[in-house]
Amino acid sequence: MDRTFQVDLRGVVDLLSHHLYGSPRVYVRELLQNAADAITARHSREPGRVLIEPPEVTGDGTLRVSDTGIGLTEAQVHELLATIGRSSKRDDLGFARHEFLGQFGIGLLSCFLVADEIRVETRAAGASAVRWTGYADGRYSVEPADRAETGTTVTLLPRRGAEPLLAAPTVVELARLYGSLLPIDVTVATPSGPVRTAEDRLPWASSGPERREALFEYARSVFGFTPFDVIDLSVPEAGLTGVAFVLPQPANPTARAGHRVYLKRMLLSEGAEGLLPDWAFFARCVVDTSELKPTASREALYSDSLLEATREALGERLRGWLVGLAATHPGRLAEFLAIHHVGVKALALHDDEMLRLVDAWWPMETNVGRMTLAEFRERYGLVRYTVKVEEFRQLASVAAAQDLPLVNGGYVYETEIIERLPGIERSALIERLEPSDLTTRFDVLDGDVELALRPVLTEAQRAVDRLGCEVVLRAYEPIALPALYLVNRAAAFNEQLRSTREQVDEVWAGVLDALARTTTDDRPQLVLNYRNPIVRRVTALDDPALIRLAVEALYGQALLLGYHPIRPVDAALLNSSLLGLLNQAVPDKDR
Ligand SMILES: Nc1ncnc2c1ncn2[C@@H]1O[C@H](COP(=O)(O)OP(=O)(O)OP(=O)(O)O)[C@@H](O)[C@H]1O
Repeated sequence: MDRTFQVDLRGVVDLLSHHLYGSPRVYVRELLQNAADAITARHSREPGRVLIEPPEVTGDGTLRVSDTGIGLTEAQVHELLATIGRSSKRDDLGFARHEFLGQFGIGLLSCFLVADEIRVETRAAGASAVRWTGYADGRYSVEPADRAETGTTVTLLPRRGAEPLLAAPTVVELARLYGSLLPIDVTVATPSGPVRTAEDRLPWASSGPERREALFEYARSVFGFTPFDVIDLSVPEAGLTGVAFVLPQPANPTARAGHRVYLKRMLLSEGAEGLLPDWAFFARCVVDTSELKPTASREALYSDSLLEATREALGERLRGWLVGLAATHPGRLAEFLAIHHVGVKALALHDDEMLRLVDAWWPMETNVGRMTLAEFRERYGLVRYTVKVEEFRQLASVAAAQDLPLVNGGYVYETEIIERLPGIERSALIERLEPSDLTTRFDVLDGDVELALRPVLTEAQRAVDRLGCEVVLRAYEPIALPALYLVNRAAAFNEQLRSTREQVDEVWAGVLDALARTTTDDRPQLVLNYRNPIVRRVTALDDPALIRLAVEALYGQALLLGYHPIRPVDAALLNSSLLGLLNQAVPDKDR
């Protein structure tokens, strides 16, 4: 035997309020939407009107929404209002009809979020007026009504506690929020007079010299910022028009910025996601679309292939804007990059066009002044770079003194960008700087001099031996620099292995030892500068204790100057060498 489902309306209302709709405030949207659809369905030459009268105006505690729409016959009332999920806005195959906002057949139920009782008084042209009264517990009744004009009036009897949601100020706010772009006349009657809440024109539909400033003003009112620029958007397949506002301040690329989306001119969401590709974090959009679909809660865009195609088209548009800026307003592009470079660089990791843009327009830090990578290549050919900011700080001036132009690749994504360059520009030569390569540029001392200094060097080596470092004597610029501490990559790796080895258990230590056996035994170098007067004086010393003290101090100073990490053993040495030198420098009067 076939039976029909029984629906417990209270359960359904609970489901809607707690799980579908984000807030009971949506009731205003659903009422406006039904009124707008009814006006559309009437196809009247007269402009449609919606009048909202809150309890302050009706005087009997109810809220009334009247429209000059198509109205309903008694048969339709039974069919449409009393069946959950039934809608007049779908075609025979169940597809949403193009011209209407509604489609699910549940909108009116949202009124039960704020009301115990809903009355619909309606009259279709040529039919008699009826009154449908629905209660939150699932009962309803239908009776003849007294109404002359075609159209519908929905009356809500507030649920206890929901009164503030129906009060005039809230209703004005909500009618503005959801319906400000509706192409119909929406008026809220308030004790201080009627308030028109619909603008009747899309803010971006205007033209003329004031358009840009007007859109900036609009951005201030909806997003609270004065945009860097405004970009017109249009995706005909999605029936979408609108604008993207470029943020005037850096945005966190991982924080999803929501967009303001109108669906057939009714607000869908103030924070819609998925409209732009993730990389386009620097823009926030306001759009109106007729073809993209809402989720049932009508608070987000439904994710389908049309949304995906729209996202791609909008991404293309923003990319085009950026590339166009580079071609026509390079100064503006520079300003844009100064704000959003981190995001653009992130984008350049996967996108060749963005990579070209960064290459040509983003000034990088180098030891010959700030310049773009393209400029650097043009001047010096090879892009030699460091991967860490500290490494750059350490070596920039020494490298400059050896006529080695050097790019700081230490800032976020910059090394990856440099390393991707040869992928788009075959002729681009890049080379990561190996600190120890610098020593090959330093002058080696004469054999005789070197031989004569051998005892001093042996003493010096003894001073820093336990620190795992090798002393080398070379002559180099700048003269003012007495010593340089250079760690090449293999040495840095060994050092890391060693410190990890000390902190792990035996099993892991064994693994690390095995790994250590496969690496070269490169050690960091302390390169003393024979051109430096102090180093000259140190090498002329006879007293082994004093030589050691001086070399220890030079070691400490080179560490500090090079932004190297200071281990406890280094700190102890810095301390003892400083005190030792003080002891030598300050005469002891008692002796
Ligand atoms: N003001 C109105 N004038 C004329 N008909 C209306 C009005 N309000 C509701 N209806 C009728 O009642 C039906 C059900 O309305 P309801 O708001 O529940 O769903 P819907 O608008 O069809 O879809 P959605 O759930 O997407 O809002 C509508 O399809 C429409 O035919």
